[in-house]
Order: sequence, then C-alpha cells, then structure tokens
Amino acid sequence: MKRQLLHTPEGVRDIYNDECEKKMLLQDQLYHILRLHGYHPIQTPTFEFFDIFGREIGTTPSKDLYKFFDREGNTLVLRPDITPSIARCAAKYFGEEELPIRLCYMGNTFINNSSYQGRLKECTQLGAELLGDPSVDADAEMISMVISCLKAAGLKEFQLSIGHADFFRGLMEAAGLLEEQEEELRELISNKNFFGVEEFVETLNLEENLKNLFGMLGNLYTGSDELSAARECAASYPRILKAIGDLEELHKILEVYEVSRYVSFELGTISNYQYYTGIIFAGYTFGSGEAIVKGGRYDRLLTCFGKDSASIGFAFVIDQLMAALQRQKIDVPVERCVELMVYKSAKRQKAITAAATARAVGRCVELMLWDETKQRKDYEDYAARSRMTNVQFFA
Ligand SMILES: N[C@@H](Cc1c[nH]c[nH+]1)C(=O)O
Repeated sequence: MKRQLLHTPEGVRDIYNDECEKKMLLQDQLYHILRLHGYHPIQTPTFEFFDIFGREIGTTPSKDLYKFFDREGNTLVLRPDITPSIARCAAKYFGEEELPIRLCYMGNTFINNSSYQGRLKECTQLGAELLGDPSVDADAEMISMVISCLKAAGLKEFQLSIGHADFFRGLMEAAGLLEEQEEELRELISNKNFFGVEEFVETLNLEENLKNLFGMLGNLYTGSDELSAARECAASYPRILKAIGDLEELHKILEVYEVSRYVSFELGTISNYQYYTGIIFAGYTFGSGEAIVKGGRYDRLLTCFGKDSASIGFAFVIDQLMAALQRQKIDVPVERCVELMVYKSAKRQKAITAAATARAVGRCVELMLWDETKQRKDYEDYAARSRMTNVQFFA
C-alpha cells in the first residue's frame, strides 16, 4: 500500500483504542449532567447553507470556513460552530413556544484556521443552549452546569473567567474609537498585553473614570467589592454600568449555587464571536493553553432567524478537555470487560448461542472464527493485548 494513503490532512486526526474509549466515556458523563438538568438532545446537520454562518450572524470569519457547493450551486459550509444551527432550529421548530427551551448537543465543528497555529481543524463539541430566558438566573444555571461538568470530568483545579460583551463595547462607545483602533485594542487584549493596553489608552486623552475603566481590562476579580468599585467609575456610562450590574447579580446567584469559588470576573474577556451580547465566559485548566469550555449570552442571534429570544449557551471542546486530563494524569476510568469467544466451524451453533446468551445479560463478547493457521496461544495473546477479561474456546 502506498504510504501516502495512510496520512490524514493537517489539523485532523484518528482517535482509536483507549483514547477513543475514554473520549466516548467522557462525553457520556458530561451529556448525563446536561440531561440531569432537563436539557433535551438535538442533532443538526454537519453542513448548512452559507448564510447560517454568514457575516451578519457574527460567528467564524468567512475565510476560516470550509465552503463547497451542492449540485444546484448553493454554497454550503461545514459548521464551524453549532450555536447558529441551534438558533435556526429553535426559530423553526419552537417559534411559538413562549417558555424557555433547553437543548443539548454533541457534534464536530470544522474551522479552517491557519496551519501554523497548530490547532485542530476538526473538534468535538458538547454543549447546551438555554433559549428564551433573559434572566441572570439563566446565566447562573449555565455557569453552575459548566462547573458540574468540569467536576464530573475529574478536574480538581480549573477556573472559569467571566466577562461581559458590553463592557468592551461600552468602552469603545464611550471613547468613540474607530474600527482600526478597536482592532488594535482587541489584539492587545487577546495577547494579554496589558502594558500595551495602558500605552494605547495614554494616547487617547480620556476623562479619569473612563481611563480607570480601561485600566480594569487586565484585572481579575474574585469578589463583589471589586466589582462595586468598578461600578462607581461607570456611573455615567450606562452600557458599562449595566454590564457590571449583571456581573454583580450573577456573583450573588453563584453564591446560592455554591460555585463562586470556581469563578473569576475578568472585564477584559472578549470573544471573536460578534453574536455575544451579555456575559461571556471561558474555562481553563493546566495542560491546555486553549479554553476547554466557552460560552456566553446572545440575545439577538435568534432574531436573525425570525424569533426574538434572549439566549445563552456553552460548548465544551472535548479534545482540549481530553488533552488537559491526560497532561494532569487524571484517568477517565474505562471499564474493560470484553470477553473473547473463539470457535471452530463444527462448534458454530454452540458458540453463537453462548455469545447471544452472554450479551443478553449485558456481557460484552467478541466472537471470532478460529483461523486454522493460528494457535490457541495467538488468541490468548490477542486477548491479553486487548486487555480482555476472559477467553473461551469452542473447538
Ligand atoms: N458556540 C460557541 C460556544 C457557545 C455555545 N453557546 C453559546 N456559545 C463556540 O463555539 O465557541
């Protein structure tokens, strides 16, 4: 066989054996938590019309999308993000529903990011969306669910950073920054270059309170006192004031959920996704430079699909979470209890019946026809290699 045929393109990979078992188990564990919270499963297509992920939607930039055509000439896109698809579904199937809708999902996303970043171009996401609930209680439910999932995954140390889309937008508005200046600032913040931010702000000639607010972009707050201090500076900036007020209220509700110790408020949290309108959050742990979970409130996204519905959601990036667990040496406890049954043709009836009887009571059986060129020992070795619990011969 040509060696070339065995390669996969840059940014995608095979997952097999133990790693695959672990990934599936982890997904089950997290999905279970979402189901425990009353979230209903939904599946949407892997590719959709281009417009579902177009510029107005505010997700991944067009240059990072995998685009192709159908026979009719429509442009299709491999989904880079599942949230816009869920928004489309909610508008289509739950258009009349006036009460909140809770949906959960699992699937792969595809982003054609530049190869030098070394990122995966296909990732597995597992997420939840709470549609039609504008309350801070909904925000808190989401954050608390994320924390339950992180604990269920076995992580002991992790941090959820929470910010608000309107803090940054409010600053841009109050300072009257041009698009290029906003880009420059975003870049500095994304690189966590807060000295750069300070320098940049010095050039702007802003009034004292606004300057102080810009100075908070690099801060990390864990308590509500610090947020109240921020609120004082924001008195004459309604958009920023509302953002800080939301975070303060969220902090209070998170105390009720008893999860506030896992959370820090970072006013400099920004996202490349333009659809976020309220809180934005991302979860981090050791062993993964990238966020293992990300999410936020998007109150206007569904309007693009014809339903006004304030919503919030999050998605775990399972591949990042797996990498972090592995680097932290946290084991995903896969139960291996597969038995091997090997039979010769003369004992076919007996072996097939035995396998069926075992499977009926929940035992996992790999049934194999004895290859005459192989010895008993070959099968025993294979079972040991595959960490099987038992081998039975029908010969
Ligand atoms: N879809 C977002 C995460 C999210 C889910 N819901 C809201 N935000 C992402 O891929 O980053």
